[in-house]
Amino acid sequence: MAKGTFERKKPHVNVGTIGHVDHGKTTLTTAILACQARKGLAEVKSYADIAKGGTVRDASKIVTISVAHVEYESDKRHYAHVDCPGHADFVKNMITGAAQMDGAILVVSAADGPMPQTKEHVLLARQVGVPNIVVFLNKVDLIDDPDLLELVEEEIRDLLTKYQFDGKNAKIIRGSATAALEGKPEGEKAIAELMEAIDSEIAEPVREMDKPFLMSVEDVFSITGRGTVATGRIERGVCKLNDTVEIVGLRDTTTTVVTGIEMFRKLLDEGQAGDNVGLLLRGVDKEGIERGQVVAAPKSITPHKKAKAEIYVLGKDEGGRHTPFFNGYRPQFYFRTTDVTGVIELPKGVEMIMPGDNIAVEIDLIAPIAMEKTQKFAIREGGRTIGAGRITEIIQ
Ligand SMILES: Nc1nc2c(ncn2[C@@H]2O[C@H](COP(=O)(O)OP(=O)(O)OP(=O)(O)O)[C@@H](O)[C@H]2O)c(=O)[nH]1
Ligand SMILES: [Mg+2]
Repeated sequence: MAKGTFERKKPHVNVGTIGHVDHGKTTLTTAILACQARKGLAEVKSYADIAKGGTVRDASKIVTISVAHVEYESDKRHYAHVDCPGHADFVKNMITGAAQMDGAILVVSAADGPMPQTKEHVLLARQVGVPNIVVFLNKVDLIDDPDLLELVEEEIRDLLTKYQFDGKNAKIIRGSATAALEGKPEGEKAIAELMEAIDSEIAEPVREMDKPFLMSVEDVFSITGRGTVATGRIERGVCKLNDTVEIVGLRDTTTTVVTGIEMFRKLLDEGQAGDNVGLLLRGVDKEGIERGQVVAAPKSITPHKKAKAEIYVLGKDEGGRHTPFFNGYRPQFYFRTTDVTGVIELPKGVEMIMPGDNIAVEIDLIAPIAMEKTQKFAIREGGRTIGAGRITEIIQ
């Protein structure tokens, strides 16, 4: 039995297995746990337990996703690892960000090479901003010909390069998840190599605290004799008293100074990511700021109307639409704290989007919103969520 005492001082990194159906994602996840457990760095879980997954709800609290969360350690780090039971769950997870990945382990069966979902997963990883991919070339026990392995590796490198990952230098570990699970030495060796590869190739995420300050405005009050207070949750960074900030979105960007920070009716010197605060803003009247705008570190975010996005449209059984929609569809887009109307433009040659589909589209909002690449949003119709999306590229 594993010790089960995790060394919390190790840096924490989120990873997950991606790849085509049946290429061995869940077996590899089980094998990693088994191998790390033998070193006292994880607790064993059965394949059945992992394959079953658990349910997670995404940020909009609407999309239900089946995903298994496991954790293990390498010598250097603590990892949380997600494995999606099915392709549909994976797609939803990537778009809604229910389980964010700082890096992915792409599992490719050596017997099949890259398959359609291998490509789709790599593309989605690119679109939603997964920074690094490490490859596990699985099922090498089925292949005797080393030339064939070389060939498959080349194919994988080309695929990664095509989607702007560093295909040429990507780490590709050859191994067999089943052999590792059974405790065979060559199997365990590959898992050890994989652990080294994710330690070295997947960068530690920048902590929310270390990012530039941003708070989305939920409410605005005016306090007689003092001025205007905007309240909201600090999404990232730190805000200190007398910091210069910008108010961004919906109208022209303005600059002001934070002259008071309040939390639970107490005055603070600074607010940090995760805090629900009220910010007293110098020279801003009650009409000068509104819900849906953000208060942010100067020049850290800009307002935009047009962008490319990857969207997932809820199926009928998920509470979504019962009918398809067409080019020019005008729903509301819920960004952070507000709905903004906009138009969805479908890719050329695509006639309609069915409930349950995922697709890359362009969105054009009627008002600019503080927006950045990889940002999540919900798509709504009369207050009801019918889809979720991620910005993949700002157009204007
Ligand atoms: N020969 C061999 N078979 C393997 C290996 N790894 C996994 N398999 C088998 O491949 C099949 C699929 O493995 P899974 O781990 O369920 O694959 P998956 O990628 O999680 O599949 P989905 O979750 O359905 O997409 C199972 O029958 C595994 O036993 C391996 O290294 N060698
Ligand atoms: Mg699986």
